[in-house]
Amino acid sequence: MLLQIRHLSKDYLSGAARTEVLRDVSFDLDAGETLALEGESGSGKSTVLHLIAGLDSPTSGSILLKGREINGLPDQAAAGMRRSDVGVIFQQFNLIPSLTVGANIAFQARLAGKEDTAFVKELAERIGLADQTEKYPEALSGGQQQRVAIARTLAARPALILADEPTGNLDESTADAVLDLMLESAAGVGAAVLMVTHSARQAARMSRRILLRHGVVQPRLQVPSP
Ligand SMILES: Nc1ncnc2c1ncn2[C@@H]1O[C@H](COP(=O)(O)OP(=O)(O)OP(=O)(O)O)[C@@H](O)[C@H]1O
Repeated sequence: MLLQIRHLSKDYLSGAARTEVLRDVSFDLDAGETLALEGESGSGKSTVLHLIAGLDSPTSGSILLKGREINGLPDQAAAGMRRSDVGVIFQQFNLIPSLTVGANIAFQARLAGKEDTAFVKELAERIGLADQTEKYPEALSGGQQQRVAIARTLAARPALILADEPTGNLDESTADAVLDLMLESAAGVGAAVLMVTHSARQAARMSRRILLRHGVVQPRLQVPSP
């Protein structure tokens, strides 16, 4: 099992007030699987991703990556595991404006010590930007920038991609094309995808779906057959 989330809870304290954002969230994700995390605004979707990505720590519960607990590991050890196994794609593309498209694609792989020039070139081709690698991100459209962000994540060959509304800034047809690319490319490198989305249409493209309501995983309602 690639990822095991067990009894994850998260509270935020502000003065004397305590807000329970996640309560006893548990789910698994297998290698190469794709899972949509759905729910209304404020239901805790991004918080789940942030905890897995190590951007925040849970109040209780455990996060096992490849069978190893990463919550509670010394920061450096957990960061090392995440760097080699986890890639993140956000709604904001977060490209580095002073680096060319090619250097942006190579950036994360270099940080993870997995730089591979031939693979970067192959990814640039796969995202349809092979002839634009010397340009800077500002010269690209939003859809193209998100393609670069996807290629940058894939270049480090992560086992797990965490995607938070990755197509939220794009119009519907561009969003569909970018999602296709993300899923095809993830399958190409055998990466699993955990994607937060508001879009039921996009969620339907994933192999499994989980619904969060007020920080609690909901049992799926079965639609009766006609
Ligand atoms: N740092 C924080 N301090 C206090 N409360 C927070 C913090 N971060 C998130 N929250 C609260 O936690 C709840 C869940 O937020 P989260 O961003 O996970 O929801 P979401 O389902 O991803 O929403 P959206 O779809 O709008 O992005 C919200 O009520 C939010 O106000």
